[in-house]
Amino acid sequence: MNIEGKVALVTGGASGLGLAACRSLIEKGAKVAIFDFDKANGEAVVQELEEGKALFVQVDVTDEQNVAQALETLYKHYGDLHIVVNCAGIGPPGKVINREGEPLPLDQFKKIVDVNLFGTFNVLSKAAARMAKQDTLNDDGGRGTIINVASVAAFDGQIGQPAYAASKAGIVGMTLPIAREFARQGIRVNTIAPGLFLTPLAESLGEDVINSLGGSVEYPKRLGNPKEFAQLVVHMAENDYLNGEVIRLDGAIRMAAK
Ligand SMILES: C[C@H](O)CC(=O)SCCNC(=O)CCNC(=O)[C@H](O)C(C)(C)COP(=O)(O)OP(=O)(O)OC[C@H]1O[C@@H](n2cnc3c(N)ncnc32)[C@H](O)[C@@H]1OP(=O)(O)O
Ligand SMILES: NC(=O)c1ccc[n+]([C@@H]2O[C@H](COP(=O)([O-])OP(=O)(O)OC[C@H]3O[C@@H](n4cnc5c(N)ncnc54)[C@H](O)[C@@H]3O)[C@@H](O)[C@H]2O)c1
Repeated sequence: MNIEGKVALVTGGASGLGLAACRSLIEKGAKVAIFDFDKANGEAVVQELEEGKALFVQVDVTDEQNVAQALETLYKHYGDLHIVVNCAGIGPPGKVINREGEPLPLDQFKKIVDVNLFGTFNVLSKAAARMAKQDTLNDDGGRGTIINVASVAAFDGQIGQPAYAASKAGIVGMTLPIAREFARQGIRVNTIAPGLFLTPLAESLGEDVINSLGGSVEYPKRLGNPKEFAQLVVHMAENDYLNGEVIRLDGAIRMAAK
């Protein structure tokens, strides 16, 4: 897909990886709609991006009505939607049994799965239902593309990541069946599984975790730059033959147990 002139929806676009994706998509000629919970950051970011190229809508990705209304706002503002990037996510750690011997409260587990997995499904299902009715864009019958964000924790989650790893493994697991279903509609579905990138979410893990993980990246021996994540978002949007795939973007890190 030629990104020039297309419309992209980026959840979690007010910060970190989502914001980097917005910047790169705009550089390639797209207009973006940022769906994010964080109003202050979202509004500030839109001021900073190219005028007329970015729209902020305050959205909780876990809320069905909220997402449906936000999509209506997007369609009124821009018309058809072609690229969806599901970046909204949270990651507070918590072991199954803590130091005091108490089990992780179920609500804490549910909250992470709710935002990361159910939120991704909520946005992609509603956006794709509309995309499926749009005109085709090329000879393959392509209409659009969906890019989800999992994590290397989907494959090698550390101690303290049961909920986060489960939520991201859910995203990995639903990628192929949804890509297969959307073949008829000409909507490609792919997932990026990032290693550790320097963003506010990563910073919240604390210095010890960051240093230990940074040291276990094979090459290049450093944390990822959000721009490198955005490069893959752009490639996934542009390459019409890439479909149903999960790509690790991680400097060959394989995370240890702790
Ligand atoms: C963000 C992107 O998507 C990419 C990523 O995924 S980046 C990876 C991010 N990784 C993380 O976030 C790691 C998450 N985990 C943690 O931060 C920590 O495990 C935690 C904060 C949840 C818990 O920390 P803490 O309470 O200090 O427990 P922890 O350090 O595991 O254990 C302390 C000691 O208790 C003991 N212990 C822990 N759990 C135990 C258990 N269930 N039974 C017996 N002993 C236990 C251990 O022996 C350990 O001793 P050690 O230091 O000698 O090994
Ligand atoms: N940074 C990393 O190292 C890393 C690694 C692997 C995967 N990821 C994943 O990448 C995605 C982006 O992470 P990041 O590091 O940019 O984090 P970040 O905290 O910088 O940005 C996440 C954004 O999502 C928004 N958000 C959170 N809950 C929301 C909700 N319910 N509704 C709408 N918006 C919501 C936040 O307001 C924030 O702006 C997440 O899904 C994360 O799990 C990050």
